[in-house]
Amino acid sequence: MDILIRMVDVYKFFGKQEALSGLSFEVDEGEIFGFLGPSGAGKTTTIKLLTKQLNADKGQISIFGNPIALSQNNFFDNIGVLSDTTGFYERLTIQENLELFAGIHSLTEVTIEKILKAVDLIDECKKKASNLSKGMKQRLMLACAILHKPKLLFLDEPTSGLDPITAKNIHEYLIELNNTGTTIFLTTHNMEEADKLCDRVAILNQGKICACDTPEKLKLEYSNDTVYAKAKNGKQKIVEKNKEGLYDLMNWFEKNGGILTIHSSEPNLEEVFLKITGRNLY
Ligand SMILES: Nc1ncnc2c1ncn2[C@@H]1O[C@H](COP(=O)(O)OP(=O)(O)OP(=O)(O)O)[C@@H](O)[C@H]1O
Repeated sequence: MDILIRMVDVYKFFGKQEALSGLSFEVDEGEIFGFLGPSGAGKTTTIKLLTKQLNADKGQISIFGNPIALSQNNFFDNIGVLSDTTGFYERLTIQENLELFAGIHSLTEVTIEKILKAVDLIDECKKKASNLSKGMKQRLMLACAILHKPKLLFLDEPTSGLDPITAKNIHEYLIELNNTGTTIFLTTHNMEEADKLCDRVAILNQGKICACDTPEKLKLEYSNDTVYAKAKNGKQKIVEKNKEGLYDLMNWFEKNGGILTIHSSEPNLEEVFLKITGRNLY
């Protein structure tokens, strides 16, 4: 498997402010890679460096196996970007916007129709972009970013502010896109989204990666593993999920009339995030 993104000891300064402080990570071809971090951690700055909107002050960045500075003219044919600065033409309709983007990438109308269905904008396609709701605009930006089936897709908060059904539709489409070969780099504040979509996640804090692994492994490593028990006499007890805790629990049940209910806490990424960064996500 090829490495599509490699960052080694990357620094980015805005004046005296150090936005990235020795950032290093890799993303393999075929992955959905989640980039998580509190506000101001450096997520958008990282996407900007990886999409040539900014240059690093120090360190190495490679995309598709080559230093980003040496990337060819077709660089933008192979990537798609969704960010809060991604543009479309407000005066054009949805259909016209997509035709314009398709023209740039020499795509056919069939592709446009497929994308419109995928982002659930087919019925609105004659509406002017300026008259769309926030959720529709977000879906139009996504459509523009994925229209040319990029090898590598950057999504900065793809479902932020969207209703759960729209978010779910977008998740399903992203999984389909990933299954057909698109590697996805995504930032999100939504831990459920990260857990559901990502093969691996990196947790960024103050411009540095603090942890990087599969959601499963991170949850196992950092979550509190506790067991909640209720005895037949109504008493309740919480113990650590380890040999001593479970032994203690068995004795406790014997003294309290036996087991009524027993369940273990579900580890989640939010807990992992708090433990690693000591900060809230927002
Ligand atoms: N153009 C800029 N000029 C000055 N400072 C900047 C600029 N862009 C980003 N920064 C600073 O760099 C740091 C990282 O910003 P960045 O936008 O990458 O964070 P983020 O993790 O994407 O945050 P959020 O989740 O709020 O979008 C912040 O302290 C921010 O104020």
